[in-house]
Amino acid sequence: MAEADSYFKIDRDTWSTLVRDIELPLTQEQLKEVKAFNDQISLQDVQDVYIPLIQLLKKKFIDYDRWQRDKNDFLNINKTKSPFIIGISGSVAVGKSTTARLLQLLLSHLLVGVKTQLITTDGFLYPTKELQKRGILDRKGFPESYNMQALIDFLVAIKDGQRNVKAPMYSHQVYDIVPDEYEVVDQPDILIVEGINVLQLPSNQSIYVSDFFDWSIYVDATPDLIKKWFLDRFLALRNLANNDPDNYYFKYAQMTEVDAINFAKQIWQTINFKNLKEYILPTRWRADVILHKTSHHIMDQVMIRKY
Ligand SMILES: Nc1ncnc2c1ncn2[C@@H]1O[C@H](COP(=O)(O)OP(=O)(O)OP(=O)(O)O)[C@@H](O)[C@H]1O
Ligand SMILES: CC(C)(CO)[C@@H](O)C(=O)NCCC(=O)O
Repeated sequence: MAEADSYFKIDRDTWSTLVRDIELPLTQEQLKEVKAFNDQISLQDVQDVYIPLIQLLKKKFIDYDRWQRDKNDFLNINKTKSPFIIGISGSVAVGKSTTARLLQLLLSHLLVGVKTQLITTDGFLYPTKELQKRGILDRKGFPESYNMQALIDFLVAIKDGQRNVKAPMYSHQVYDIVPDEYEVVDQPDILIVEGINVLQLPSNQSIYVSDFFDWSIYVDATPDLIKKWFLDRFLALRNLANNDPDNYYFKYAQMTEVDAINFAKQIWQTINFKNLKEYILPTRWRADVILHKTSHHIMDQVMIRKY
């Protein structure tokens, strides 16, 4: 396929040998912290996949930092620093937020003195009330369900170096935007922006969200596996909701497991899989890096854009 030709395709074994030196070792304590954050994460993946990824990312970040300084010196401009922004895209439930949180954790350990923050574009979904008003409640996650102008304004403020920029927050448990709760982004060196829509083309803006990215990652896997991860997560969230009538999943906890699974399958098929096919997968070839996962979330291939 022509698009794939513009990437170096590197299998896991080869990729894992690319670590240049032990410049970035992780201590036992730090590995324990990774396990504490998600005990399903394979430490072998951290060593074989994420460490080389961070070494490559570090080169890009140092380059970016130098260019920003050289440019401002040349122009005689004394400007606050513009954060380096990493976009992470992929299907619902493919593991974007887990990848993003792991990257943030590893970057904070491995790039000493570099402040890394993370936000998800879920916070820029319209609240349920607004989706209802627009008659698009069943289109949650599709391009029209996001306030893209607000997301772009947010990214402009971040790149401008502004302090305490607020991103609205979304809760999977409430299944809605949480009123008056924000993620505050305060002049990080690196900002990770994770979401299904971050590589999509604009519907009516002249600027793309991806125009703000200095590096982008697409987390990839076959739809059958992603469906399994979606259903597993649905059941896990349902189990957590057993005694909590305010939780969105409470009503599914009241159903039999078979009924709940059938409902989740329908959501996958009519909303999330449809969105993947129509709007998310077509953005894969815009990413700088494609991380491919196989069973049990194990990474088996890394693709790096050639130019
Ligand atoms: N590397 C991993 N190892 C084990 N489990 C993982 C890994 N990555 C993700 N998971 C699991 O897969 C499920 C989906 O992951 P996650 O919530 O990160 O997906 P997402 O792409 O951010 O989804 P959404 O777009 O709905 O927010 C979760 O149950 C998570 O715990
Ligand atoms: C919030 C999004 C859009 C993305 O994370 C997704 O998790 C979602 O809620 N999709 C709508 C269908 C559903 O999974 O309930």
